[in-house]
Amino acid sequence: MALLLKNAHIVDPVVELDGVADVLIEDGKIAAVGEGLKAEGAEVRDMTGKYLVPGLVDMHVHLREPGFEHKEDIESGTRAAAHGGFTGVCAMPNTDPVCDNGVAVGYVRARAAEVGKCRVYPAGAMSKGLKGEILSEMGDMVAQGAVAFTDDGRGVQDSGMMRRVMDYGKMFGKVMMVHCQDDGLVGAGQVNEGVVSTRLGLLGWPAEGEEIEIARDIALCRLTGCPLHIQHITTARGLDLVRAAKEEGLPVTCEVTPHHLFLSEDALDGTYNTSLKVNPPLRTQADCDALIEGVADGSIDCIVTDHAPHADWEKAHEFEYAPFGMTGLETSLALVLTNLVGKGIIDYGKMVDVMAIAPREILGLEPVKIAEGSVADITVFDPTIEWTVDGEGFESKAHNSGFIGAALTGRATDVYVGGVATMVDGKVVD
Ligand SMILES: NC(=O)N[C@@H](CC(=O)O)C(=O)O
Ligand SMILES: [Zn+2]
Ligand SMILES: [Zn+2]
Repeated sequence: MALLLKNAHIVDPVVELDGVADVLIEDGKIAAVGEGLKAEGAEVRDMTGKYLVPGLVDMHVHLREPGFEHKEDIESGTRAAAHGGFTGVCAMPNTDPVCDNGVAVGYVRARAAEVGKCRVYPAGAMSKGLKGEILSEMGDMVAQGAVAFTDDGRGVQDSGMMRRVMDYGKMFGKVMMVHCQDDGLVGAGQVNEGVVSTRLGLLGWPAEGEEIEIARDIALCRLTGCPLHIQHITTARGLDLVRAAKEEGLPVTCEVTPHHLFLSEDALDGTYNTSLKVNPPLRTQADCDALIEGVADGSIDCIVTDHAPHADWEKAHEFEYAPFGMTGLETSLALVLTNLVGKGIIDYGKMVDVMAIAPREILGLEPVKIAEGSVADITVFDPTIEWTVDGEGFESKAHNSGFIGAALTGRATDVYVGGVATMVDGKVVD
């Protein structure tokens, strides 16, 4: 049946839309966009007061299936994505078994088709078992639908290996997404190395442990010509390296998480809150400020969550023994609306760019536009809803958000994937 969404404020910079109009959806596609649309027999929904944008895509998510279903699975993770306003996520390969071959990619896609509440774009590992030693079966994975490659969770330590990854990966036209971490410098580092690590008596994870690999991988991008995407960037100097690479014309992009934008190491001081233990670690307020500027000036291409769910009992350990990672799918849009759009740092168009347009571009996905003929992947949000983050309200199995208790303004209310509702009035469709 046709679906008519009336009176939403549409924002889509690609087609220069920024105003109230109606959207007609038929057979999974947008059939018309305009004022005062009518359609005989269509289901009509009034979206007055809400914003309607191209479906949001989170290109850095850990769905944990197969192997760690006690933390999250494809069903709960994609429900969390829909609840947060996303129509698609890129799933990281650090599962058990590791997603480093075609069968594993096929499993994630099949499972997502069966139980998923959003599109799932699998990323394959760059090396077998994420060990950084032997190339993974990239061609096989591409044939099964892998959209990108990454050893996320680890940095590739050997530069020669990283060069081979890029030389080989380039042939498949996919982006290499890198988690930058030099193990020799980082070791068992727990939090950013500096005043806070000293005060808390925790081993430091120095900024240089990230920046050295960013610099190296940019150099290897220059050498090989392979597209490079820097994952979860956290430092001002790391961002300057990306800026310089872009100015040089290298195919380099980068992403940032809401927690690295809106939480600094200071949040750890005196709390030892293990939900704030993330890899790479929360950095200084000066780094946060530089990253926010990077989003505003376009040096940072996209905002991702690095949704890294863990069970309560795993995070309940002493700080050193708790795993790295925090969840993000159900707070990301609200955090961006509250802390960036709400404060006038970016406008809605830029928000759409960093959360919907750029992720699809970087992953080489079909673009989505609020225009006739486009696939109807659509996010609707109400920018006025005031709410407080409460772990009990999550669709995710996990509660390890660093933003529990935060007062936010704005929230996704309705989500459509290929014209099919996955969330209606704030409730995920069963
Ligand atoms: N970010 C994290 O702190 N943890 C991620 C791994 C990663 O993204 O590096 C995880 O898989 O839990
Ligand atoms: Zn990572
Ligand atoms: Zn990750």
